[in-house]
Amino acid sequence: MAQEIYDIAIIGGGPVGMFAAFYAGLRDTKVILLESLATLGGQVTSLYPEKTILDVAGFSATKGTDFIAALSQQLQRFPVDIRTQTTVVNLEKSGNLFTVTTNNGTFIQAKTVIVATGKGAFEPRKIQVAGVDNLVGQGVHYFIKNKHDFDNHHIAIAGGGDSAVDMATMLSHIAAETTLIHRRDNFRAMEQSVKTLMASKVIRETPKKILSVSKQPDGRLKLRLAHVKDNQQVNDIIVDDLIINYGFISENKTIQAWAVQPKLAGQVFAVNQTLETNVPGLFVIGDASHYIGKADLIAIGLGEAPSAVNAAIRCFDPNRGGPGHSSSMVLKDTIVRND
Ligand SMILES: Cc1cc2nc3c(=O)[nH]c(=O)nc-3n(C[C@H](O)[C@H](O)[C@H](O)COP(=O)(O)OP(=O)(O)OC[C@H]3O[C@@H](n4cnc5c(N)ncnc54)[C@H](O)[C@@H]3O)c2cc1C
Repeated sequence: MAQEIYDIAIIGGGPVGMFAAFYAGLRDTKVILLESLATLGGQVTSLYPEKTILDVAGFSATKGTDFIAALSQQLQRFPVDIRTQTTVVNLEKSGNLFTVTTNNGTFIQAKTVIVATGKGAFEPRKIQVAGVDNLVGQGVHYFIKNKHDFDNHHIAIAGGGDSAVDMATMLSHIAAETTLIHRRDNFRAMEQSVKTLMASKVIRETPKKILSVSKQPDGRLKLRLAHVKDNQQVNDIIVDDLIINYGFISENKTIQAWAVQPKLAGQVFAVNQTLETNVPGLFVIGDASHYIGKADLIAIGLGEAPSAVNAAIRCFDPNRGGPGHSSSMVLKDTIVRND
Protein backbone atom coordinates (compact mmCIF):
# COMPACT_ATOMS: atom_id res chain seq x y z
CA MET A 1 0.00 0.00 0.00
CA ALA A 2 1.37 3.40 -0.94
CA GLN A 3 2.37 5.50 2.03
CA GLU A 4 0.01 8.38 2.72
CA ILE A 5 1.40 11.82 2.11
CA TYR A 6 0.39 14.66 4.39
CA ASP A 7 -0.05 18.19 3.09
CA ILE A 8 1.47 19.61 6.27
CA ALA A 9 3.46 17.99 9.08
CA ILE A 10 3.63 20.16 12.19
CA ILE A 11 6.48 19.35 14.57
CA GLY A 12 5.87 20.49 18.16
CA GLY A 13 2.57 20.48 20.04
CA GLY A 14 2.98 23.59 22.17
CA PRO A 15 0.28 26.28 22.00
CA VAL A 16 1.57 27.52 18.65
CA GLY A 17 1.77 24.10 16.99
CA MET A 18 -1.69 23.26 18.35
CA PHE A 19 -3.26 26.37 16.87
CA ALA A 20 -1.42 25.83 13.56
CA ALA A 21 -2.85 22.28 13.42
CA PHE A 22 -6.36 23.59 14.07
CA TYR A 23 -6.00 26.24 11.39
CA ALA A 24 -4.59 23.70 8.91
CA GLY A 25 -7.70 21.59 9.62
CA LEU A 26 -9.91 24.63 9.10
CA ARG A 27 -8.29 25.05 5.69
CA ASP A 28 -9.11 21.42 4.92
CA THR A 29 -5.56 20.14 4.58
CA LYS A 30 -4.30 16.68 5.48
CA VAL A 31 -2.30 17.50 8.60
CA ILE A 32 -0.32 15.62 11.24
CA LEU A 33 0.87 17.04 14.59
CA LEU A 34 3.90 15.43 16.24
CA GLU A 35 4.79 16.06 19.90
CA SER A 36 7.64 14.60 21.98
CA LEU A 37 5.85 14.69 25.31
CA ALA A 38 2.85 12.68 26.46
CA THR A 39 0.65 15.76 26.57
CA LEU A 40 0.17 18.78 24.35
CA GLY A 41 0.70 22.36 25.55
CA GLY A 42 4.48 22.85 25.47
CA GLN A 43 5.94 25.25 28.00
CA VAL A 44 2.50 26.21 29.31
CA THR A 45 1.65 22.66 30.34
CA SER A 46 5.14 21.66 31.47
CA LEU A 47 6.41 24.81 33.15
CA TYR A 48 3.54 27.00 34.31
CA PRO A 49 0.18 25.20 34.30
CA GLU A 50 -1.00 27.20 37.34
CA LYS A 51 0.10 30.64 36.16
CA THR A 52 -2.49 33.21 35.16
CA ILE A 53 -1.85 34.36 31.60
CA LEU A 54 -2.94 37.93 30.95
CA ASP A 55 -1.70 38.67 27.45
CA VAL A 56 -3.66 36.43 25.10
CA ALA A 57 -6.40 38.14 23.12
CA GLY A 58 -9.92 37.30 24.18
CA PHE A 59 -9.02 36.11 27.69
CA SER A 60 -8.91 38.79 30.37
CA ALA A 61 -7.08 36.25 32.54
CA THR A 62 -6.71 32.51 32.01
CA LYS A 63 -4.90 29.79 33.92
CA GLY A 64 -2.27 27.93 31.86
CA THR A 65 -4.12 24.60 32.00
CA ASP A 66 -7.43 26.26 31.07
CA PHE A 67 -5.87 27.97 28.08
CA ILE A 68 -4.41 24.70 26.78
CA ALA A 69 -7.74 22.94 27.42
CA ALA A 70 -9.45 25.59 25.26
CA LEU A 71 -6.87 25.10 22.49
CA SER A 72 -7.34 21.31 22.72
CA GLN A 73 -11.09 21.68 22.38
CA GLN A 74 -10.63 23.92 19.35
CA LEU A 75 -8.21 21.35 17.87
CA GLN A 76 -10.82 18.57 18.20
CA ARG A 77 -12.98 20.27 15.61
CA PHE A 78 -11.18 18.98 12.52
CA PRO A 79 -9.55 15.71 11.50
CA VAL A 80 -6.01 16.31 12.68
CA ASP A 81 -3.76 13.25 13.09
CA ILE A 82 -2.16 13.85 16.51
CA ARG A 83 0.80 11.75 17.68
CA THR A 84 2.12 12.41 21.17
CA GLN A 85 5.24 10.74 22.63
CA THR A 86 6.71 11.12 19.18
CA THR A 87 9.99 12.94 18.81
CA VAL A 88 11.14 13.95 15.37
CA VAL A 89 14.72 12.73 15.21
CA ASN A 90 15.39 13.52 11.55
CA LEU A 91 14.01 15.66 8.76
CA GLU A 92 15.10 15.11 5.17
CA LYS A 93 14.01 16.57 1.86
CA SER A 94 14.11 14.85 -1.50
CA GLY A 95 12.63 16.68 -4.48
CA ASN A 96 9.44 18.35 -3.23
CA LEU A 97 8.80 15.86 -0.44
CA PHE A 98 9.90 15.91 3.18
CA THR A 99 10.50 12.72 5.18
CA VAL A 100 10.08 13.00 8.93
CA THR A 101 11.69 10.24 11.00
CA THR A 102 10.41 9.69 14.53
CA ASN A 103 11.92 8.03 17.58
CA ASN A 104 9.29 5.30 17.21
CA GLY A 105 10.89 4.27 13.92
CA THR A 106 8.09 5.63 11.74
CA PHE A 107 8.63 7.62 8.57
CA ILE A 108 6.12 10.30 7.68
CA GLN A 109 5.99 12.00 4.30
CA ALA A 110 4.74 15.54 3.88
CA LYS A 111 4.62 18.17 1.16
CA THR A 112 5.41 20.93 3.65
CA VAL A 113 6.64 21.08 7.25
CA ILE A 114 5.93 23.63 9.97
CA VAL A 115 8.39 23.51 12.86
CA ALA A 116 6.94 24.71 16.19
CA THR A 117 9.45 23.18 18.56
CA GLY A 118 9.94 26.20 20.80
CA LYS A 119 13.42 26.42 22.19
CA GLY A 120 13.71 22.61 22.34
CA ALA A 121 13.92 20.54 25.50
CA PHE A 122 13.89 22.77 28.55
CA GLU A 123 14.87 22.49 32.18
CA PRO A 124 14.93 24.96 35.06
CA ARG A 125 18.11 26.94 35.73
CA LYS A 126 19.50 25.49 38.95
CA ILE A 127 20.36 27.45 42.09
CA GLN A 128 24.11 27.38 42.77
CA VAL A 129 23.98 26.73 46.50
CA ALA A 130 25.63 23.58 47.86
CA GLY A 131 23.26 20.83 48.97
CA VAL A 132 20.03 22.41 47.72
CA ASP A 133 19.50 19.84 44.98
CA ASN A 134 19.39 17.11 47.64
CA LEU A 135 16.34 18.87 49.08
CA VAL A 136 14.32 18.93 45.85
CA GLY A 137 11.00 17.31 46.64
CA GLN A 138 11.60 17.87 50.36
CA GLY A 139 10.55 21.49 50.48
CA VAL A 140 12.60 22.75 47.51
CA HIS A 141 10.73 23.01 44.20
CA TYR A 142 11.51 24.01 40.64
CA PHE A 143 7.92 23.52 39.38
CA ILE A 144 4.45 24.11 40.74
CA LYS A 145 1.93 21.60 39.48
CA ASN A 146 -0.89 22.54 41.85
CA LYS A 147 -0.87 25.83 43.71
CA HIS A 148 -3.02 24.37 46.48
CA ASP A 149 -0.06 22.26 47.58
CA PHE A 150 1.03 25.53 49.21
CA ASP A 151 -2.21 26.43 51.00
CA ASN A 152 -1.34 28.08 54.36
CA HIS A 153 2.39 27.39 53.93
CA HIS A 154 5.21 29.82 54.62
CA ILE A 155 6.96 30.03 51.29
CA ALA A 156 9.98 31.73 49.78
CA ILE A 157 10.40 32.30 46.05
CA ALA A 158 13.85 32.96 44.62
CA GLY A 159 13.97 35.05 41.43
CA GLY A 160 13.03 38.42 40.03
CA GLY A 161 11.65 37.87 36.52
CA ASP A 162 8.07 37.80 35.25
CA SER A 163 7.44 34.29 36.39
CA ALA A 164 8.79 34.78 39.94
CA VAL A 165 6.86 38.02 40.39
CA ASP A 166 3.58 36.55 39.12
CA MET A 167 4.04 33.41 41.19
CA ALA A 168 4.70 35.39 44.38
CA THR A 169 1.57 37.48 43.88
CA MET A 170 -0.56 34.43 43.04
CA LEU A 171 0.64 32.37 46.01
CA SER A 172 0.33 35.27 48.46
CA HIS A 173 -3.46 34.80 48.29
CA ILE A 174 -3.32 31.23 49.58
CA ALA A 175 -0.05 30.99 51.53
CA ALA A 176 0.32 31.98 55.18
CA GLU A 177 3.32 34.14 54.22
CA THR A 178 5.15 34.69 50.95
CA THR A 179 8.68 36.06 50.65
CA LEU A 180 10.34 36.99 47.36
CA ILE A 181 14.14 36.93 47.35
CA HIS A 182 15.89 38.76 44.52
CA ARG A 183 19.44 39.98 44.09
CA ARG A 184 18.38 43.36 42.70
CA ASP A 185 16.03 46.00 43.99
CA ASN A 186 14.26 46.13 40.62
CA PHE A 187 12.23 43.28 39.18
CA ARG A 188 12.48 42.30 35.48
CA ALA A 189 8.75 41.84 35.00
CA MET A 190 5.82 43.51 33.21
CA GLU A 191 5.12 46.93 34.70
CA GLN A 192 1.59 46.04 35.82
CA SER A 193 2.82 42.83 37.45
CA VAL A 194 5.42 44.77 39.45
CA LYS A 195 2.75 47.28 40.53
CA THR A 196 0.53 44.42 41.71
CA LEU A 197 3.45 42.88 43.59
CA MET A 198 4.26 46.16 45.32
CA ALA A 199 0.65 46.52 46.45
CA SER A 200 0.49 42.91 47.69
CA LYS A 201 1.45 41.46 51.06
CA VAL A 202 4.51 39.71 49.59
CA ILE A 203 7.60 40.33 51.75
CA ARG A 204 10.52 41.44 49.57
CA GLU A 205 14.06 40.51 50.53
CA THR A 206 16.20 42.59 48.15
CA PRO A 207 18.96 42.97 47.07
CA LYS A 208 19.74 39.62 48.62
CA LYS A 209 21.07 36.20 47.72
CA ILE A 210 20.67 32.80 49.34
CA LEU A 211 23.86 31.70 51.10
CA SER A 212 22.63 28.37 52.41
CA VAL A 213 19.54 26.19 52.79
CA SER A 214 19.31 23.65 55.60
CA LYS A 215 16.65 21.33 56.93
CA GLN A 216 15.45 22.06 60.48
CA PRO A 217 14.62 19.26 62.97
CA ASP A 218 10.90 20.01 62.39
CA GLY A 219 11.33 19.49 58.63
CA ARG A 220 11.11 23.17 57.72
CA LEU A 221 13.83 24.98 55.79
CA LYS A 222 16.21 27.60 57.15
CA LEU A 223 17.39 30.02 54.45
CA ARG A 224 20.41 32.17 55.25
CA LEU A 225 20.23 35.35 53.22
CA ALA A 226 23.01 37.87 52.61
CA HIS A 227 23.05 41.38 51.20
CA VAL A 228 24.52 41.01 47.68
CA LYS A 229 27.21 43.62 48.15
CA ASP A 230 28.08 42.78 51.72
CA ASN A 231 28.13 39.12 52.72
CA GLN A 232 28.45 40.16 56.37
CA GLN A 233 24.87 41.43 56.61
CA VAL A 234 22.99 38.17 57.02
CA ASN A 235 19.54 37.20 58.20
CA ASP A 236 17.74 33.84 58.44
CA ILE A 237 14.18 33.02 57.44
CA ILE A 238 12.29 29.80 58.17
CA VAL A 239 9.88 28.51 55.52
CA ASP A 240 7.99 25.35 54.59
CA ASP A 241 8.92 25.64 50.92
CA LEU A 242 11.50 27.28 48.70
CA ILE A 243 10.50 27.70 45.06
CA ILE A 244 13.40 28.40 42.73
CA ASN A 245 12.39 30.53 39.77
CA TYR A 246 15.58 31.48 37.94
CA GLY A 247 14.21 30.84 34.44
CA PHE A 248 14.85 27.97 32.09
CA ILE A 249 17.65 26.74 29.90
CA SER A 250 16.91 24.92 26.69
CA GLU A 251 18.78 22.82 24.18
CA ASN A 252 18.09 21.90 20.61
CA LYS A 253 20.42 18.92 20.15
CA THR A 254 17.77 16.71 18.50
CA ILE A 255 16.98 19.32 15.88
CA GLN A 256 20.65 20.10 15.28
CA ALA A 257 21.05 16.48 14.16
CA TRP A 258 18.41 16.75 11.39
CA ALA A 259 19.68 16.35 7.81
CA VAL A 260 17.76 19.46 6.72
CA GLN A 261 19.37 22.44 8.44
CA PRO A 262 17.72 25.77 7.67
CA LYS A 263 19.62 28.99 8.28
CA LEU A 264 19.90 29.88 11.95
CA ALA A 265 19.52 33.20 13.74
CA GLY A 266 21.34 32.51 17.00
CA GLN A 267 19.85 29.32 18.40
CA VAL A 268 16.58 29.49 16.45
CA PHE A 269 15.63 29.56 12.77
CA ALA A 270 15.66 32.62 10.55
CA VAL A 271 12.41 33.09 8.62
CA ASN A 272 10.98 35.56 6.12
CA GLN A 273 7.63 37.39 6.24
CA THR A 274 5.69 34.20 5.48
CA LEU A 275 7.60 32.32 8.20
CA GLU A 276 9.46 30.29 5.56
CA THR A 277 13.09 29.32 6.07
CA ASN A 278 15.70 29.26 3.31
CA VAL A 279 14.55 25.66 2.65
CA PRO A 280 11.46 25.92 0.37
CA GLY A 281 8.36 24.44 2.00
CA LEU A 282 9.87 24.46 5.49
CA PHE A 283 8.29 26.99 7.87
CA VAL A 284 9.07 27.84 11.50
CA ILE A 285 6.70 29.51 13.95
CA GLY A 286 6.50 30.36 17.66
CA ASP A 287 9.56 30.50 19.89
CA ALA A 288 11.59 28.49 17.35
CA SER A 289 11.58 31.30 14.76
CA HIS A 290 13.31 34.64 14.51
CA TYR A 291 12.92 37.82 12.45
CA ILE A 292 13.50 41.47 13.27
CA GLY A 293 11.07 42.57 15.96
CA LYS A 294 10.21 39.03 17.07
CA ALA A 295 8.97 38.57 20.65
CA ASP A 296 8.61 35.17 22.29
CA LEU A 297 4.96 35.46 23.25
CA ILE A 298 2.02 33.11 22.77
CA ALA A 299 0.03 35.87 21.04
CA ILE A 300 2.79 36.38 18.48
CA GLY A 301 3.10 32.65 17.74
CA LEU A 302 -0.68 32.28 17.39
CA GLY A 303 -0.61 35.06 14.79
CA GLU A 304 2.23 33.39 12.90
CA ALA A 305 0.40 30.06 12.66
CA PRO A 306 -2.21 31.05 10.02
CA SER A 307 0.41 32.94 7.99
CA ALA A 308 2.61 29.83 7.83
CA VAL A 309 -0.30 27.48 7.04
CA ASN A 310 -1.57 29.74 4.26
CA ALA A 311 1.93 30.07 2.80
CA ALA A 312 2.39 26.28 3.03
CA ILE A 313 -0.86 25.74 1.09
CA ARG A 314 0.42 28.08 -1.63
CA CYS A 315 3.47 25.76 -1.98
CA PHE A 316 1.52 22.59 -2.81
CA ASP A 317 -1.72 24.07 -4.15
CA PRO A 318 -0.93 27.47 -5.66
CA ASN A 319 -4.31 27.73 -7.38
CA ARG A 320 -6.43 27.20 -4.29
CA GLY A 321 -6.61 30.89 -3.35
CA GLY A 322 -7.84 32.06 0.01
CA PRO A 323 -7.79 32.23 2.90
CA GLY A 324 -11.37 33.16 3.53
CA HIS A 325 -12.74 33.91 6.97
CA SER A 326 -13.57 30.99 9.23
CA SER A 327 -17.26 31.93 9.07
CA SER A 328 -17.23 31.33 5.31
CA MET A 329 -15.49 27.92 5.51
CA VAL A 330 -17.35 24.61 5.49
CA LEU A 331 -17.12 22.87 8.88
CA LYS A 332 -16.77 19.08 8.83
CA ASP A 333 -17.24 16.36 11.42
CA THR A 334 -14.50 15.77 13.91
CA ILE A 335 -12.10 12.82 13.73
CA VAL A 336 -9.25 12.81 16.19
CA ARG A 337 -6.55 10.21 16.49
CA ASN A 338 -4.22 10.21 19.46
CA ASP A 339 -1.71 7.37 19.69
C1 LIG B 1 7.69 30.55 33.11
C2 LIG B 1 7.19 31.10 31.80
C3 LIG B 1 6.10 31.95 31.79
C4 LIG B 1 5.62 32.47 30.58
N1 LIG B 1 4.55 33.30 30.59
C5 LIG B 1 4.04 33.76 29.42
C6 LIG B 1 2.89 34.62 29.40
O1 LIG B 1 2.33 34.96 30.45
N2 LIG B 1 2.43 35.05 28.19
C7 LIG B 1 3.04 34.69 26.99
O2 LIG B 1 2.59 35.12 25.93
N3 LIG B 1 4.13 33.89 27.00
C8 LIG B 1 4.65 33.41 28.16
N4 LIG B 1 5.74 32.60 28.15
C9 LIG B 1 6.33 32.23 26.85
C10 LIG B 1 5.46 31.17 26.15
O3 LIG B 1 5.28 30.05 27.00
C11 LIG B 1 6.11 30.74 24.84
O4 LIG B 1 6.24 31.88 24.01
C12 LIG B 1 5.24 29.68 24.16
O5 LIG B 1 5.14 28.51 24.96
C13 LIG B 1 5.84 29.31 22.81
O6 LIG B 1 5.03 28.32 22.26
P1 LIG B 1 5.60 27.30 21.17
O7 LIG B 1 4.44 26.42 20.82
O8 LIG B 1 6.32 28.05 20.11
O9 LIG B 1 6.75 26.48 21.94
P2 LIG B 1 6.69 25.55 23.23
O10 LIG B 1 5.63 25.95 24.17
O11 LIG B 1 8.10 25.52 23.71
O12 LIG B 1 6.31 24.12 22.65
C14 LIG B 1 7.20 23.43 21.81
C15 LIG B 1 6.82 21.95 21.82
O13 LIG B 1 7.62 21.28 20.85
C16 LIG B 1 7.97 20.00 21.37
N5 LIG B 1 9.18 19.53 20.67
C17 LIG B 1 10.42 20.07 20.75
N6 LIG B 1 11.27 19.39 19.96
C18 LIG B 1 10.54 18.39 19.38
C19 LIG B 1 10.85 17.34 18.45
N7 LIG B 1 12.09 17.18 17.94
N8 LIG B 1 9.85 16.49 18.07
C20 LIG B 1 8.58 16.64 18.55
N9 LIG B 1 8.23 17.61 19.43
C21 LIG B 1 9.21 18.48 19.82
C22 LIG B 1 8.21 20.26 22.85
O14 LIG B 1 8.07 19.07 23.62
C23 LIG B 1 7.10 21.28 23.17
O15 LIG B 1 5.92 20.66 23.63
C24 LIG B 1 6.25 32.10 29.35
C25 LIG B 1 7.35 31.22 29.35
C26 LIG B 1 7.81 30.72 30.56
C27 LIG B 1 8.99 29.78 30.56
